[in-house]
Amino acid sequence: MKPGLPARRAALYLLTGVTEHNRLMSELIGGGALEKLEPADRARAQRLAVAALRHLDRADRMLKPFLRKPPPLAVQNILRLGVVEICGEGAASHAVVDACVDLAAQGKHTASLKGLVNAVLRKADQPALWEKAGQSRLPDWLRDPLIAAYGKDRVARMEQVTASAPPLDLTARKDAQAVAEATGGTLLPTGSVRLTDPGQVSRLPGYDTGDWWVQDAAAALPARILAPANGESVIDLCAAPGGKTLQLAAAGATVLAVDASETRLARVSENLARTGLTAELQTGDAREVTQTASAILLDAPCSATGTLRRHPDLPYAKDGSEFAALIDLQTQMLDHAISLLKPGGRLVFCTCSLLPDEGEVQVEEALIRHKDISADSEALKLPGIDPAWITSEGGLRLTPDQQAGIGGWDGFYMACLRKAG
Ligand SMILES: C[S@@+](CC[C@H](N)C(=O)[O-])C[C@H]1O[C@@H](n2cnc3c(N)ncnc32)[C@H](O)[C@@H]1O
Repeated sequence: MKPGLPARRAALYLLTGVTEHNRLMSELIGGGALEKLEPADRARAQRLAVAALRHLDRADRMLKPFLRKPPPLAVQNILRLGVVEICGEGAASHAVVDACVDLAAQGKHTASLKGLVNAVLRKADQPALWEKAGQSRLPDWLRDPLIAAYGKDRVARMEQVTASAPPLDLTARKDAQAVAEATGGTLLPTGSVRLTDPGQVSRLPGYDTGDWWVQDAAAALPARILAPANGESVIDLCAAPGGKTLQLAAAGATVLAVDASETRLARVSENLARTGLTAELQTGDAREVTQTASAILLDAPCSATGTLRRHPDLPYAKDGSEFAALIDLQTQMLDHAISLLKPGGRLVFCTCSLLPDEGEVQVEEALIRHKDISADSEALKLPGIDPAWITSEGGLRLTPDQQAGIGGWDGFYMACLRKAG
């Protein structure tokens, strides 16, 4: 087989799985999509599929003038992969065209259109047209509510950050400055260490000794806001894969980490073992926990629309139809978490979502339902946090366009709720 073909075929399989069968890349990979590939091809297949998804809309706009009518999706996906590799990745055009024609020739539904693939991609090596096509826009089902919440210009800035590869952020177990020095990273004002060209994560200094773990700088803030005291008991209600559990344990808290998924909780266990930290793990529904505490973290399951840079498949695998059930689950979890709070205690509620229904609205409505709860916006004023990001109900709204000059961060919402003493 020609070199490069197995990786491109696997990339096409991933792209088809997302765009045609509405599956997430993590599900496809977890289901063995890349199992038969050599490690280098596996990495290349993922890289190509991710690049195609980051630039999907841009690729479609670039291809449109070359197509008299929209081709079948199977052919469109081959063209998308080809054009993104040529224009977005700067790969040698003739090699990409040959590979894409081979891909088309091998497919039952695409073989008869390999001539079209050849003809279109031969015309595609035009950087000026790629520039003119402009940055990718999110699909309307997601773009519309975001524009309603943030306005068109800000959504365009978010899309710009979302279309680029994210930096790698690390959270230090103890000494962030020492981790920055050892890894060649930059210490951000919020306390995370940022690396722009990290290479293989497990080869970075301090991986084996568990000196740090990978965690987006925005995702590291909820545990910093909860700020448990040494020895304080904390419940982490939706804990897996455990980034926040590790932070709480590293701060010296006695942590009960709960998650509904046994498989995902096993990852918390692995992460605790690597970092030499401890927590009590409990598989179960957060809404059935009975233990009370004065410090609770609720990182509720959500649309994950704040993590699009890392998961560019999400806007194409989903259509928003599952979100109403998630929003309902978040409300139930928030009410239950409040019921577990001891008088005077604090709860940090957060979601990695850009949708106000999963953030601002949840807290606004919780404050109406629970008269003994108030939002503590002072607790949000940490180093690196712009007070302008604090919202009217007293939460913190983080969006990918903030910190854009240094690579942006995930979209997140968080609030610190206090129970009257
Ligand atoms: C956003 S993730 C948590 C990320 C985690 N806090 C971290 O920092 O690594 C949400 C988690 O909620 C869990 N979950 C979903 N429904 C749940 C439920 N009813 N009770 C407890 N956990 C649940 C999922 O398995 C998932 O691991």
